Amino acid sequence: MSLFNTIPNDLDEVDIIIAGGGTAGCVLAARLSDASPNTSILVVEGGRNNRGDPSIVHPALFLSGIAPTSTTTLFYKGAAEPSLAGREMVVPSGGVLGGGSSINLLTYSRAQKSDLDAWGVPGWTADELVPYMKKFETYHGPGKAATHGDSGPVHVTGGTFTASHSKADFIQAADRLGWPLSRDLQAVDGSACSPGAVQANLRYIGEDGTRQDAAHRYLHPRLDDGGAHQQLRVLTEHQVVRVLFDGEKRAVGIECQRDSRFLDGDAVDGPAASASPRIIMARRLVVVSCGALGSPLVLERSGVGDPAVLKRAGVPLVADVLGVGLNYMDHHVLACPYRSSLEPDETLDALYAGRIDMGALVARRDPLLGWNAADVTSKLRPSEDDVDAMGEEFRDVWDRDFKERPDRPLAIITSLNCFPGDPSSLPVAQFMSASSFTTYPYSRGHIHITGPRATDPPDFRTGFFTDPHGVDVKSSMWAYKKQREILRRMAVYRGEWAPGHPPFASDSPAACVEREGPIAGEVKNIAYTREDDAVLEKWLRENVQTTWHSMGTCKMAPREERGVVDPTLSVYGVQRLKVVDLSIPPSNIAANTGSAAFMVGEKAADLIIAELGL
Ligand SMILES: Cc1cc2nc3c(=O)[nH]c(=O)nc-3n(C[C@H](O)[C@H](O)[C@H](O)COP(=O)(O)OP(=O)(O)OC[C@H]3O[C@@H](n4cnc5c(N)ncnc54)[C@H](O)[C@@H]3O)c2cc1C
Repeated sequence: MSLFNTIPNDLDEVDIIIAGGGTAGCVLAARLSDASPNTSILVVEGGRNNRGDPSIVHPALFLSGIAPTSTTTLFYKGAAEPSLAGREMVVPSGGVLGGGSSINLLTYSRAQKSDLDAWGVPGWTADELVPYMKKFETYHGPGKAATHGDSGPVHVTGGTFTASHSKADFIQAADRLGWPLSRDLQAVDGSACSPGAVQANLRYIGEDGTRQDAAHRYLHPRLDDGGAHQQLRVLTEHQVVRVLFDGEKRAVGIECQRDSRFLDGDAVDGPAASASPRIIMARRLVVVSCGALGSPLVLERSGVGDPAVLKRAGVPLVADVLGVGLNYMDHHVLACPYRSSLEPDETLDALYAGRIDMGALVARRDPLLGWNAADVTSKLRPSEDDVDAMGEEFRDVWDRDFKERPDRPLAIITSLNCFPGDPSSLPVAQFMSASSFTTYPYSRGHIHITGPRATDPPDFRTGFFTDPHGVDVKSSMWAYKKQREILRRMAVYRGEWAPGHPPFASDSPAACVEREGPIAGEVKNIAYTREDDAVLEKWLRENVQTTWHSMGTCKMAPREERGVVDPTLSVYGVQRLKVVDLSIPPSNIAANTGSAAFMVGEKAADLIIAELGL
């Protein structure tokens, strides 16, 4: 058996260990095994097997992955942050085989060309990376064939269902604001996105309506292929505690233990579950691929990191690498609900509120299951007047970082045909929402260990809204105002769902309204007063959320610039150890981050195949 949740007694040593079977980890394992079927590769994943799990396979059930009770998700809890009105942010991350690709919201989106060029890393420019973006996908959308893949394992389609009327409605409303429909905002070819545009959403959904996660598309087919990949094995439900080094600081193995989520469960293929740690040796390479919130913790528990952090945590130092756990980045998101005149079969509200029998949908393979409720996405820039209105400091940043890079948007706004949260206390109704995130936050956070054990709670701060010039909060204010203007121009708009919006004064033009019909005639933009802006900023600090796009905590950069890995993804100060996941981007990208994770997996595979001569 090549996939197991109990360590076989004879599994003591392999050639390559991949710690973490998430998005990049699954891609890497599959490609290395293709290149060298006789090389023994072990993936050690903390979460359970995802194979055939209905809540993963059927895109429409995506909300179950982020419900607080989810067992397929890791919830990284942050400290109380003054910039967020004292809130303790909880950032969900993939915690199952396939990682984020198994639980994410399936929106297809790619970095802008200038984002990747800005990484400034030899071998990692956009032109050098586009081949890896093409390699993982079979693209069924419109646009430029030259920059999209046609034979990769991950199918990118429009899904099996679209709420056509509201989709057209959103596109028309954005057009009235000067943001036209683009055929392909994801071309990574440097085309200007000035003033911005919207696009019919494409998704990581196959033509059969199933989720295209990294485990189902890369790992499972190889584990099932009758022996051609016999040396590829996957251990689930086991957490990697640390990497082990020999006297020359060569990574020679790992210590792992049963993930605490599964200690009470029954082992399906071996003796009873045990919490005792086990050591598995690696002859050639250890790769850490535990995601941007998991990988720095593994490195630090292994003795690689800032000596002060390790000392506080009681971990002996192996290599002094100051950047581990720093440079935490995410996008800052708001998801705002609106009342609508949508019909029950145009949203996922009835499904989430339990008014539709999910079992019946699955039994009849209903096309609704192949939908993520997000039909339109966008990449949007402010006008010069908007930039001026945001003040001098924003203008300086705009002129420095955006003006000469016309492919850089300030925000991504996506339509969502459902209520973006817990439906239990809602009236029976159909909601329309807009999810808006800002693309290049300047704030940075960190994540570090506080003790040597995998169960010690991390010291985690998102850093949201802490940039010195307040540019991030101004960008989010702009995004709030713009998503609202788009929704106000839609024919299905029936006002705001006030509990999900800032509490503007009731006599303000910005106050939330409830309407019987759409706004007639030409719609004027809301004129926000200073008081409204103060209310909005306070509300943002109280409500801004994670976009689940964690990145940057083991950045690929020179060591003296707080880099953790070099351009071959090798960790500084030690040997035979690499990091392969979204910990490594040094700066942010204007996209949902899934495609970057697949790309990093593909690129890393080529680097490792060449380096080890596989
Ligand atoms: C809820 C959600 C919604 C999202 N929506 C979208 C979207 O619509 N579109 C998009 O493009 N992107 C989206 N993303 C982002 C995207 O999925 C992630 O950026 C991407 O999956 C990250 O890939 P990764 O390989 O870096 O890490 P992951 O895929 O998170 O993989 C890390 C793996 O390591 C495992 N792990 C962690 N610690 C340990 C340990 N100590 N030992 C063993 N295993 C460990 C985890 O269980 C996980 O499987 C979303 C993410 C989330 C969480």
